[in-house]
Amino acid sequence: MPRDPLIGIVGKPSSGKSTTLNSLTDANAKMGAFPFTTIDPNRATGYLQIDCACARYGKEDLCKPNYGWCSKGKRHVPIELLDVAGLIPGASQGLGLGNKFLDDLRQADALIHVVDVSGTTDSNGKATRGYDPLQDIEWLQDEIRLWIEGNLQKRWGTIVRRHTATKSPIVETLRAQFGGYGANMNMIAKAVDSIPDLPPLEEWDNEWITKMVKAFMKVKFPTVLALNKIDHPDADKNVSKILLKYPDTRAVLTSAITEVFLRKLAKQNYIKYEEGTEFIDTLEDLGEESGLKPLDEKLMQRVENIRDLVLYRFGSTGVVQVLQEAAKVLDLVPIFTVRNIQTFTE
Ligand SMILES: Nc1nc2c(ncn2[C@@H]2O[C@H](COP(=O)(O)OP(=O)(O)OP(=O)(O)O)[C@@H](O)[C@H]2O)c(=O)[nH]1
Repeated sequence: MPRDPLIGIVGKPSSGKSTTLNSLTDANAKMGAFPFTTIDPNRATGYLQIDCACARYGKEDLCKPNYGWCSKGKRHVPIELLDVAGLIPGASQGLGLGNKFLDDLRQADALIHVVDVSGTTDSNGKATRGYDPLQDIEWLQDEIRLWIEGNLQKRWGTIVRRHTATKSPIVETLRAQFGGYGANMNMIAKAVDSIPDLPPLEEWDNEWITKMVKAFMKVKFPTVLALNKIDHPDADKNVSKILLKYPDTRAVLTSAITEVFLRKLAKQNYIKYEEGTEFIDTLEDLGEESGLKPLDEKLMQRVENIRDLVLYRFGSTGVVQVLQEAAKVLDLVPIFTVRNIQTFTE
């Protein structure tokens, strides 16, 4: 049986990986049982929001999922997330935590690359001002590529000799090399097919190897950018730059810290907040019968700022959407099983 999909959260130190992970995993008490029993410290279960089949049939009352939960026709499906820490420029050469992060990465089926668009942290995560986050997108992809390329080049002579001796198809030879990254035959075939005019493997020079690794990365590690810290005043210009340079990249604007804060306020019963939306309601909006606690002036001001600077401007904090975008690249198809399609039970 194929294993459950795993989404890796990557990015330089202090870009907001842990905050993003927390904002996605702090599920409320409504959640049901979920399938991941042992979870190591950098793993957590996030909840992917999808439209539930119950709403199509007006059967919201009957909807009692075994995993996650359903609220007003929105199903929250558990999905495993992995915080891949320790990635800095030069990691593929052993800097920082070195190859440890790359080993973690192997298990991931898609990546969320958290980019700090406030420009207040340099490439090593140290506080600065006016840093250009465009660089972060490039070096992160480069580190992954250099790691895979390095592993290939170390054995290239042997790989070519064996390939020639066994007269294997390219896909077969590469499977032996890329299998360790959790890639299957289909993925490798897809990567090979995507390169036009690919010569026989024994003729590949470094340039062809790079092309192959890049094609493989696209298939094995499809990446969504979380352009994080959009609440910061310098974020706008950096976001525009990134979207202009990478128009085809999947990118979502996020403010992970805002999501964490809103979920906390909701849990403490100060606000009603529908995750993934722009709507927050306070006691002032809903009245005494809502049972909400009153906000003091300072908290009220913070909530107003969040409304103005994040929710109304961007439509949401973006974290729910970033997970949806990552799930999209995995081509997952939700199946809603019922025992009986007349009564919709079980
Ligand atoms: N303004 C703002 N700050 C944020 C946001 N998300 C995270 N931060 C802050 O950025 C800093 C780093 O966040 P972390 O989540 O610890 O970053 P990380 O990428 O996990 O860092 P490492 O553990 O060092 O790899 C913290 O001070 C957060 O409060 C955001 O959306 N907006």
